[in-house]
Amino acid sequence: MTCIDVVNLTKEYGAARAVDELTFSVLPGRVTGFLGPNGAGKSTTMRLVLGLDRPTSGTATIGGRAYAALDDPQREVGALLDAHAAMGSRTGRDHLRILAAAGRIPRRRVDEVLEQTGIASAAGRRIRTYSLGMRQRLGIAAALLGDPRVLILDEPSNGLDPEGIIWIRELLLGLAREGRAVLVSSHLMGETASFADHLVVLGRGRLLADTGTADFIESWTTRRVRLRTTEGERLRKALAAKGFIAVQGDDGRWTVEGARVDDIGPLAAYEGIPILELAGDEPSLEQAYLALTAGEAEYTATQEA
Ligand SMILES: Nc1ncnc2c1ncn2[C@@H]1O[C@H](COP(=O)(O)OP(=O)(O)OP(=O)(O)O)[C@@H](O)[C@H]1O
Repeated sequence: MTCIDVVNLTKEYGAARAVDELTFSVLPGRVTGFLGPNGAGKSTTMRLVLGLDRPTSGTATIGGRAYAALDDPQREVGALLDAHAAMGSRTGRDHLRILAAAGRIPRRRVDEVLEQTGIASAAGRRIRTYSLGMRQRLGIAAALLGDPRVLILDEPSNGLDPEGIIWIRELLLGLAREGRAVLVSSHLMGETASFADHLVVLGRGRLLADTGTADFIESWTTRRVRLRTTEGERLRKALAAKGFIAVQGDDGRWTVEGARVDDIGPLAAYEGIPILELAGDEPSLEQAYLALTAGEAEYTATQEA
């Protein structure tokens, strides 16, 4: 089983530390979401793993070896870094054929990945006529060409339409089910929550979190229940006796922080208090992410004086 292992990885550009003593692993069989504000160091880390840049210190390895030491890199790791990297004057099929030839990959793989990424019908067109979404698909096709055990994808949903976004989600989940290690950076939290079982979160080059997605959301958000009742004061007292604070809003609804509907429904039934409406707010990855990264963004809007 092949993992990506990043150990004490540091990259300095002049006096600036883009990546700062970073340690984490990307395990096979799951999709790891790679998150962090602009400039947090995600792309730099991916470039270091792929041997496109040298670390100032520390190591980044794939299956225990540096990228440069891999026997057959295209078959061991596939990457999408920049969807505009392909030459526009070539056709999609020629672009993939050249990559296949360079990696000693059988030609039939070209047609397989064109089908898999849904661009077979555009394979004979020059890349410069492709939409951003089609370029993304071509970049993903290139990453899949060598049928690699490890995939590193920098913002693969970028430019995809809603259908494309559903497609990439299914693709990523399928790749993980096949036992591959998949690292995916994204700024789309709703999307990331739908495919990532695990998260690595960076802020200013440092590791802020390395945890399961569900645990991450649980740790960085508070649950909340909203309800309507005809006997607010009685319910407030009954909840207070259980340690919950219920606050009534202007619209007459009550909000109970830190509670689940399961805490409140049975209690109200036991007390014989009529409940007209009872709904739990499901905390989102976006809420958790914003709570963790507040103050970590390289560029945040500042209030004008
Ligand atoms: N070649 C370079 N020379 C100098 N500084 C660089 C270079 N590449 C990246 N940086 C700096 O390193 C830091 C991390 O950048 P990086 O692109 O890795 O962040 P990121 O998390 O991928 O951001 P984004 O979400 O915007 O893509 C930034 O401050 C960036 O300006």
